[in-house]
Amino acid sequence: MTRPFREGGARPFRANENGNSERRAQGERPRRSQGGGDDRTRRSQSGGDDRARRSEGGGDDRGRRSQGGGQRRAGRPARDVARNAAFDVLRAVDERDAYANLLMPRLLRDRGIRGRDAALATELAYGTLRGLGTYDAIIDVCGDREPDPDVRDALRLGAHQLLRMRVPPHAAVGTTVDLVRLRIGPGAAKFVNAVLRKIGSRTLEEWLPIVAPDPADDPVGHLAVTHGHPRWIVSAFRDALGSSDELPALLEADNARPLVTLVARPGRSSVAELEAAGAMPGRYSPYAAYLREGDPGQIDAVAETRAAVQDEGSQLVALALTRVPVGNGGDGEKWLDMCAGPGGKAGLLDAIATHGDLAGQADGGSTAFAGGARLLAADVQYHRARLVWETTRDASVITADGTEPVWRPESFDRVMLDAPCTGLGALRRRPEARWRRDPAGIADLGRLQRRLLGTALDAVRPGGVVAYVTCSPHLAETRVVIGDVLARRDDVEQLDARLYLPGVDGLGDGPHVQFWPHRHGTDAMFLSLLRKRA
Ligand SMILES: C[S@@+](CC[C@H](N)C(=O)[O-])C[C@H]1O[C@@H](n2cnc3c(N)ncnc32)[C@H](O)[C@@H]1O
Repeated sequence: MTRPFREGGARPFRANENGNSERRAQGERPRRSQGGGDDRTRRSQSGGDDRARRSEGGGDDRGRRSQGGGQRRAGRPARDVARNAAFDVLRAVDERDAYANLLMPRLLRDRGIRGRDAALATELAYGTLRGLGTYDAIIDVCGDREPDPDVRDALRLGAHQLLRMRVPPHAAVGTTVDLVRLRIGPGAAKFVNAVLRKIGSRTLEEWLPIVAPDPADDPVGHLAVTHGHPRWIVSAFRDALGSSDELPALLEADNARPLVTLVARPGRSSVAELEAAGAMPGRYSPYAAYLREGDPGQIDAVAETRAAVQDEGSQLVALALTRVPVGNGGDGEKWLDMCAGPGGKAGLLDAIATHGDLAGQADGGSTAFAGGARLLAADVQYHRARLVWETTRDASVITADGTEPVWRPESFDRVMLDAPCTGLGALRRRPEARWRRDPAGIADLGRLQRRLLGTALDAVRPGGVVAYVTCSPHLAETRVVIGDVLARRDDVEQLDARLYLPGVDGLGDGPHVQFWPHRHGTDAMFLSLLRKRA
């Protein structure tokens, strides 16, 4: 992973005498640090032989001999399983583009780390990754040279403990220095000690005015640094919200750990069953339940794919598609989920197709689907199609490219197009994702989204409906795509999607809807419902 907020210049800026930093320009894109080459080839901080002492690969420590060759010698730091695990995750994210939320559970399991240590390791790694942009700005002010990537990761870890966790300063500094001495070397440990002491001399609230641009001059840059988001993403969120008023609340929500949300697939499980397993009913979706603690995989209904982990916004956009009246299409309805992998929405659509929208029927909803549809779920990637097959029961699942349809035109009553997108709406779930996304990719994605929407509209029969969904609020992936496709076709009308989400407010002025983490507690899902004219 590359570093955020770095512009050219060989040395970091230092705080000037007024306590204000000479700021780096806030870069639009994360970039590799100086030198253009591989950071790993540079010499370590100490200029000495620290690297020879460094543990190999940041991997699993089990089975390796301790520093003292069997017995820990006096004066040697003890291994701190939580901080070592967090450090390994940070290194893997940086060096191998690992996904923290996939790697951390595996690493905890492999090393037998449980309970409080597991919770601490997770908070250390995820919190550090989320706040990385803010911590880097502070580290740059406090250090007198560019740290090597592994040293920077250790500094970020220390900064997170000092500035955002309730770890006492002496413990935050001491444990991080111990970790660096063990994993990197004594020279780097000295440097880290000095920088962390400077960082710990102020609170986060005191640092922010020093390292962040003045909000009066640069409101977006200010929010980017104070809320740890790349500037281009803050701009994109402001454009999608239509003003800056809610930006701080949105960015704050993005930095908070989301509740685990479950879906009880109708006819296969129920919210009551999930409640009995410790969950509480969701706010909007009649199939949602929130799990405050515990491993969802331990719940029988989840293990048996009768229920699953699924964001409430994702549930609602799928449900909305099933609630649009499409007239009588003949015998049982035919549904298509065109980009189905890994199968979250397909799992819910599959259950409703077979058993009906049982909660909607129980509420007397006149458009609640009665059941008896057949679902075809497709994904261009075999391994993702396989995941769909594993999580659905009755659907037919194929590997297919939605831009080159293998199905007959106008053969479906309802089509779900959950388009490949930047995923900017789900940043709270993947702590490092915000620093990985690249605005340069949006144009290519936009072309694919337009092509897929075109084939989705071709696939639906007259009177049928297409749900265009993204897990991104970026206008270039949402309203602009819809506007362009509608401008080129006269056989499609946009429905007011809010009508199919009764009881959910704050969805915008329509006809599309936009969910927001700070308003709804969901991912920032976008939904447009498009009907093919009869
Ligand atoms: C946003 S994800 C879909 C998430 C899924 N609907 C769910 O709820 O779990 C987008 C999916 O589109 C697939 N995809 C990308 N290009 C595609 C194409 N040309 N045809 C079909 N699927 C495609 C990707 O492999 C990815 O699985």
